Amino acid sequence: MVKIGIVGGTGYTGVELLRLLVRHSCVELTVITSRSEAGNRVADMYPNLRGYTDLCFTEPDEEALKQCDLVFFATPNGIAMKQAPALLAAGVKVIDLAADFRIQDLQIWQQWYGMEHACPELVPEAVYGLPELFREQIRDARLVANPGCYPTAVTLGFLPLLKTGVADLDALVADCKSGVSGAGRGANSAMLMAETGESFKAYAVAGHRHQPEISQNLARALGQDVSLTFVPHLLPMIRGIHATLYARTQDGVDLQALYEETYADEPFVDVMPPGSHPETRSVRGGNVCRIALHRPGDGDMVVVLSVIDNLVKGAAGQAVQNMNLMFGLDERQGLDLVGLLP
Ligand SMILES: NC(=O)C1=CN([C@@H]2O[C@H](COP(=O)(O)OP(=O)(O)OC[C@H]3O[C@@H](n4cnc5c(N)ncnc54)[C@H](OP(=O)(O)O)[C@@H]3O)[C@@H](O)[C@H]2O)C=CC1
Ligand SMILES: CC(=O)N[C@@H](CCC(=O)OP(=O)(O)O)C(=O)O
Repeated sequence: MVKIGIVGGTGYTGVELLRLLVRHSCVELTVITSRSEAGNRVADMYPNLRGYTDLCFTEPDEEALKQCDLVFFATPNGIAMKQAPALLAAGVKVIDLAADFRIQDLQIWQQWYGMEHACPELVPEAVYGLPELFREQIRDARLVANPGCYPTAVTLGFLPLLKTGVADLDALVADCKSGVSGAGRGANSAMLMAETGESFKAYAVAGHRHQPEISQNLARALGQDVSLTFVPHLLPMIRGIHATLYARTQDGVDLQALYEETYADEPFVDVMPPGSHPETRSVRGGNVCRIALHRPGDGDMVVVLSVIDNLVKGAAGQAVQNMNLMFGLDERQGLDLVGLLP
């Protein structure tokens, strides 16, 4: 059994990790931390977990976490980088759901995250946890940087198209919408129902920290830089990301066949029949990225629709997928989840 610690067990991604891991037959939940709920039973705070765990939240304690085989950090940016060095030195593997190890260029990371990196020496070793791109490296990794939610939907949506070399790399557009759980559970008046309900808006149009992450992914996959316009929007729903991706292409390539072939062996990417319109509710609660391709008016603009659940394929589910790879387990274990309709 793989002994698991979760730092940040009360947040949205933390409790999503718990939902997945309590039914995973190869893991033993060992430590679940929360500073605000220390001493309280996990199942008292989250009654959906009654009957699945008797654990209590504890204060984050390095010695207790060192008894684990793997620690997930489901914490704000800047926490994992302070604790990962000691855990790794003690032989504990680490998956960070935050962004501490996602960006390889430290200058870019520091510019977007507004802090000094606490362990820059570990950044080159960290493997970006998108199995569809880095599966073999993840298998051997001690430290995995779990991708951001928007970067997961956008990277998977663009990848096959760009790899063929038929798309214009200077004019990519990612028009993305997220549910409010993407902002986390912390109190934030902008996320109140009365602020978000019956309304819809773009945000961070001038620049969002996921832009350099997506650009890094695409550049690493293609071996050259791309020019990407990324605009996030906030939708009045709880879970889900819908990415509408635009690229200008040349004619002559069967893109549907290309996407189907690229993802044929991927357990968590579903390429829908031509002309489909994937809905976020079809992936709600599931660890899948559902993709559909369009070429409006048979013109040269390709529109790719890509949807995920931000808390599952966009966070906790992908983290469990990475854990399975790191411990030689079946990648699909604990992730046999069907989206919740309606
Ligand atoms: N929400 C989403 O859709 C996604 C989130 N992520 C990333 O995952 C991480 C977690 O996100 P989310 O679950 O939404 O966040 P939440 O704000 O919902 O939860 C944060 C958790 O971290 C704990 N925490 C906060 N500060 C500290 C600290 N200094 N030391 C230890 N624990 C701390 C909190 O508990 P307590 O304060 O009680 O200790 C809480 O359990 C973030 O980095 C986020 O950016 C990534 C992809 C998608
Ligand atoms: C709706 C909303 O606010 N979404 C968050 C991004 C989601 C997220 O969790 O960011 P990371 O993946 O980098 O951790 C935002 O735009 O800041």
